[in-house]
Amino acid sequence: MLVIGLISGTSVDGIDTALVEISGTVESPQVQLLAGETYPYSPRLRETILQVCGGEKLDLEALASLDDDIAEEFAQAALNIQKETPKAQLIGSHGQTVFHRPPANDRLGYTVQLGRGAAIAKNTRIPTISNFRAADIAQAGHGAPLVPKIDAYLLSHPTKARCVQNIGGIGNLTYLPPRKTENWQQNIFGWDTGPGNVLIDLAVQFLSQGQQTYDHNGQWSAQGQPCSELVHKWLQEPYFQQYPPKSTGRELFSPAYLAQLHQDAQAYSLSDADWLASLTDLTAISIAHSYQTFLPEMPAEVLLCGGGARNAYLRQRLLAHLGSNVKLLTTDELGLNSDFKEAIAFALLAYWRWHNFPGNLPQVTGAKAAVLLGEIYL
Ligand SMILES: Nc1ncnc2c1ncn2[C@@H]1O[C@H](COP(=O)(O)OP(=O)(O)OP(=O)(O)O)[C@@H](O)[C@H]1O
Ligand SMILES: CC(=O)N[C@H]1[C@@H]2OC[C@@H](O2)[C@@H](O)[C@@H]1O[C@H](C)C(=O)O
Repeated sequence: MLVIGLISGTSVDGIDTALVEISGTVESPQVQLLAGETYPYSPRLRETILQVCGGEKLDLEALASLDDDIAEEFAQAALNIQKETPKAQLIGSHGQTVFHRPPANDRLGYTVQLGRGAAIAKNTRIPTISNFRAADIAQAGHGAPLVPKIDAYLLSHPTKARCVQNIGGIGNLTYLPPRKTENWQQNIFGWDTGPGNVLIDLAVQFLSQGQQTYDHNGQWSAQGQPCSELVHKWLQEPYFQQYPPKSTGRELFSPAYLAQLHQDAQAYSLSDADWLASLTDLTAISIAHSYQTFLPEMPAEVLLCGGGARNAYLRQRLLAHLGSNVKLLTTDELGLNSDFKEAIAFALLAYWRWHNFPGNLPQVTGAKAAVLLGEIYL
C-alpha cells in the first residue's frame, strides 16, 4: 500500500512529507521510503503558529482559519510530493501541535493538533487519517509519544538493547529491550526527555535578533564552555525528576522559561557562546540523566534521529554524559531515514488504523488500553 505521512513537529519549521510503500503484515511491516521532502511554512503562518503555541489568545473564527490554513499547506505538501510519484491510497497526517496538556490526577489530558483531516481529504481526494492522539488521551493516556511502537517494529534488535532518541523541538526516547526477551512488547518504554532543540533554537534566535533560527552543526555553542554549576541548577527542573509516563511541550519550555535561563546566565557573567554551550549541555544531560534514572538498563546502542542529530556539539556532549560503553549511531545507519522517521511513523500509524491494528503502547503513554488511533476521513 502506498501511504503519505505528514507532520510538522514542535520546531514548527515545516511539513515533513514522506511517501512510503508498506508491505508485509501489520505485525511485521516492511517500509520503504519512496520520496521525502520538507516544505517550509510560509513565514507568516509559522509566526502565527509560534504565537499560538506561546499562549497568544485567538477567537474561534481565527482558530478555524488557522486550522484550515494549516490543512491547506499540508494538503499542498501531499500534492507536491505526488507530482512525480505513483498515487498514494492513504494519508496519515499528524498535523501541527499547538497545545498539549498532559493528564493530571482525575483530569484527562488535552492536546490540539491543527490541520483538520477532513480538509486534507477534500483537497487531495485521498482518504486521510488524522487526530491520532485523541483516542489514547480518552484512555487517560498522554497521547504521546506515539512513535515508540513504530520504533519497536522497525528498529529492535534480537539480542541487543537499544534506545532510539529523537532530538526534535522536544526530545523523546524509545527503549527497546532485545526482541528475544520474554514479554518483549510489555518491556518497551518511552517518554519525552524534555528539551530537544527548543531552548537552543530560542536562544540563537534571541542572540542573533532573528537572523538565525538554529545553531548550525553546533558551531556557535562549540566556541563556548558549559557552566556546570548552572547546568546542575537547571537540572532541578521538576519535569526531569518526574517518573514516566510523561510528556511535555513548548508550554513548559517556552520563551518565558528561556528568559529565566538567560537571567541566570547573566548573573554568572556568561558569554553568549558559554550560555549556548550550557543550554546544549543541559539538553544532553537531561537526556542521559533520564536514561540513567528511569531505564532498567543502559542500552548498548543509542540511535539518534530528528534535526538535533546534526548538531555535532550536542552529539559530543551526549556521548560524554552517556558514557563510552554506549555506541551512538543514527537511524540512517540502520536504513531508516532520520529526517523523515516521524513522517514515516504517521504513514505506518495510518496503515495500522486502516487495518484496525492498535498504535499506542499503554505502558508508554499511560493509557488504560491499547486502542485504534486516528479518525478516518474518506
Ligand atoms: N545542521 C544542523 N545543525 C544543528 N541543528 C540542526 C541542524 N539541522 C536541524 N537542526 C535542528 O533540528 C531542528 C528541527 O528538528 P526536527 O525537524 O526533527 O524537529 P521537529 O520534528 O519539529 O520536532 P519534534 O520531534 O519535537 O516534533 C531545528 O529547529 C534545528 O534546531
Ligand atoms: C504532543 C506532541 O505533539 N508531542 C510530540 C512532541 O515532539 C516530540 C515529542 O514531543 C513527542 O512526544 C511527540 O511527537 C512524536 C512524533 C510522538 O508522538 O512520538
